[in-house]
Amino acid sequence: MDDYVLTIDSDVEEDISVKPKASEELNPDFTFDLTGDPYADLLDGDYGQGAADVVKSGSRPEPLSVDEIIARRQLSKKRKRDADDDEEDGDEGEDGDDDDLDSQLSMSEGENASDEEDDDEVGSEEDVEMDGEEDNESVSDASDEEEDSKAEIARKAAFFDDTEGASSFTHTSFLTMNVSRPLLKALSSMGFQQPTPIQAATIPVALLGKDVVGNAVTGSGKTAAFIIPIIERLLYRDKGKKAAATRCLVLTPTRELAVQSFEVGSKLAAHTDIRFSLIVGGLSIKAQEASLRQRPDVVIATPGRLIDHVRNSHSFTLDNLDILILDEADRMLEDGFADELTEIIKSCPTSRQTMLFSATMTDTVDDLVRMSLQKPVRLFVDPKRSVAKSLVQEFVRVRAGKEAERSALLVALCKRTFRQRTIVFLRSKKLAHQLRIVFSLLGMKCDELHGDLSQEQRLRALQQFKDGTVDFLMATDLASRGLDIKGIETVINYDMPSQLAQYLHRVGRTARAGQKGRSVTLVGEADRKMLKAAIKHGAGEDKVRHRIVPADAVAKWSAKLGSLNAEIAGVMDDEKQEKELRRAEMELRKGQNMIEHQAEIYSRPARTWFQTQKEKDAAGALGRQQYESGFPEEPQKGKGKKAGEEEKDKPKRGKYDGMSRKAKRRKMAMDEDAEEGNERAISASIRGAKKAQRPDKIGVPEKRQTKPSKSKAKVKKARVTGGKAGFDQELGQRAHEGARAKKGVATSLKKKAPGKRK
Ligand SMILES: Nc1ncnc2c1ncn2[C@@H]1O[C@H](COP(=O)(O)OP(=O)(O)OP(=O)(O)O)[C@@H](O)[C@H]1O
Repeated sequence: MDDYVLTIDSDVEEDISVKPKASEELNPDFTFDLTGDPYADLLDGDYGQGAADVVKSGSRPEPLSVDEIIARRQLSKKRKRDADDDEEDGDEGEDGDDDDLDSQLSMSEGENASDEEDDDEVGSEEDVEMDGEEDNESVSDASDEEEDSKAEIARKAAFFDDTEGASSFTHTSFLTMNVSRPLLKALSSMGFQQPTPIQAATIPVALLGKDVVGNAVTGSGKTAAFIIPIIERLLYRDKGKKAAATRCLVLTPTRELAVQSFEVGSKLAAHTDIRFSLIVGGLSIKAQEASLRQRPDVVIATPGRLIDHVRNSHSFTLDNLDILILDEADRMLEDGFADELTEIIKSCPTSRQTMLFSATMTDTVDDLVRMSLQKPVRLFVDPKRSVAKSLVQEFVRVRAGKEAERSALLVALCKRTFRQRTIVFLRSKKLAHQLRIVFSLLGMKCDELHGDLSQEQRLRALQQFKDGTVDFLMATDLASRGLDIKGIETVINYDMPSQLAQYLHRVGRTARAGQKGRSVTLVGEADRKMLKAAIKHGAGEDKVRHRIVPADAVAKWSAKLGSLNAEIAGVMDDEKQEKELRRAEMELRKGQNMIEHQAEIYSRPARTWFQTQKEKDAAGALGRQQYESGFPEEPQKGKGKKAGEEEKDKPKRGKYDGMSRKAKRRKMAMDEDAEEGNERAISASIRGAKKAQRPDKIGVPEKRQTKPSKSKAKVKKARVTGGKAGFDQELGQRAHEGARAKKGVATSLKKKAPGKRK
């Protein structure tokens, strides 16, 4: 084993509790507390909709509680025993028809036998050492560590604007960063005394209106890094009913992450009149439509639901967008989101400011071209693809032929050492659910978080874990990105992810903002390459451990789990029946509704869908597959399809579907005119009319100075009194026909007006 891998015995309990402690890596004065729990009001929060019914109901069976089912089963068993005292009670746990469960839980009696040599072998140095022959294999595939070729370096130099970054890294206070008083007040009440490095780097550049590609380790404050400049720029927008418009859009890959960003945004904007709206699947469409009609300044959304509103909420438009943010941008740029992203970008003005962030952000030009960035500034404040400096990574070896012991290993770890505030990542929803049942049967307080749950269940699980009602959360990669849950002590990877990025995001749920944290990964024989990559990207030699779980403990829990198989199958059977019952009830309710409200239902305008359910599922599956097993090499579009097939598969939509009557009439008239050869002139005049109605673009805040020079003071006065956005005022007129006024004036007045983005 490499020298730096310290072997520890699982019996040795280390102090892993998360205590605020001075840290050299990040601001030692960090306070984790966001003055209250961002999720505390998830289930009855406002989300900008101003309606109580934000949680969508009726579309899925009512939430089922595994604990209730287990309790019910235990009660009925007890009753049976009491009533029938003389009957044999040993009929549970020995059933032979649990093959499926055995394989799902990787357990079977035959493989549970304890191996006396386990302690020595698992702890021996050879175990974690990499075989030389594997060194040349494609770890780089997973770790993305390939050296740039000269050509790529040249392309990057041409693509990025590298002149801005360095100077902005020097800020050590929000006060020096041109941030207004209402924001400073919010920052101070949130306990943010100093900017983190990514905030120090991003805020000044973003305030110039420049496009940004940002990268910093997990838990380093990227959310505030993009929300602070959004708010600051919005403070300079035109006010009044006519000027109300949605000017900023933040896209995230998961609903939970959107909720979290919404909470952070609302807190940071607490002392301003800037309004946020949360637009995610699983919450009430009607409440969201009502919210969007108010033209919130900032929309935080997941792509699918946003497109639904762009198409079907007639008063909502992205025409006035000034800033587009992609959080977890590398994930959003993957194939699973490709079509949705393209559709959204098509609806945004070309001259918007675009900012992309992720802890595993790529600066590969090819990946970024789709976003039509304009000379983006590259702000990579940490070494590419690294873990937080305060993270201790542990690895537990799963020896060849002992794969069946994974579940027992997990239970042993959680029973003996990591007893609270532990999130366990699993590859599949089914396994997450089964292990949640196992933990509950063993009396461990546990919940689950994955895509098979209703939104209500997902939010509740998160809340329960956050407030410590449960000690363990069984999660899929749905929870691996972005979630900021205070005080997570341990992340356990039941299996090693196949992508380094995925690993970094999972383990990044702990050790956030300079706090201590630990990851424990079960490593099988097939995971050696990833293990090597994970160690290589670790925080240092002293931060990697090899944990040994004593063989007798594993054997004990293997036996116990084996004896629970029948019980687990019983719980799952009960759940299935419950689900079917509820589904039948729901169908009945739906039918009754149809009969009662038929006329009203049919009179509603039909919603149009961007993708059919089948296409959505296919894109989801593709995204998952890509996320789990790396990037396929085929081009994105029309994968595996013959020419013409792609067109054929597109959803069939009527030409005028989803339009209001007025818009429909206008379009029909236009079509008629177009036939007469007038199309160009007409569309130009419509564009002109629309443009005239648009509110002004938000400006770029000027640098505040203690004593402004006379000439600058004049400019400032003109800007304020003119009632126009600063940029437009200074430029005198719109920079370019067809595109909204160009951002970044403060630094690029001499620049030519930009051409349209693709
Ligand atoms: N300037 C600051 N001072 C103190 N705490 C901060 C500061 N900025 C952010 N934090 C805290 O740091 C934590 C992590 O922030 P955030 O969730 O934005 O990280 P992130 O970089 O987006 O992580 P990930 O890559 O996992 O999405 C949050 O709890 C936040 O409250």
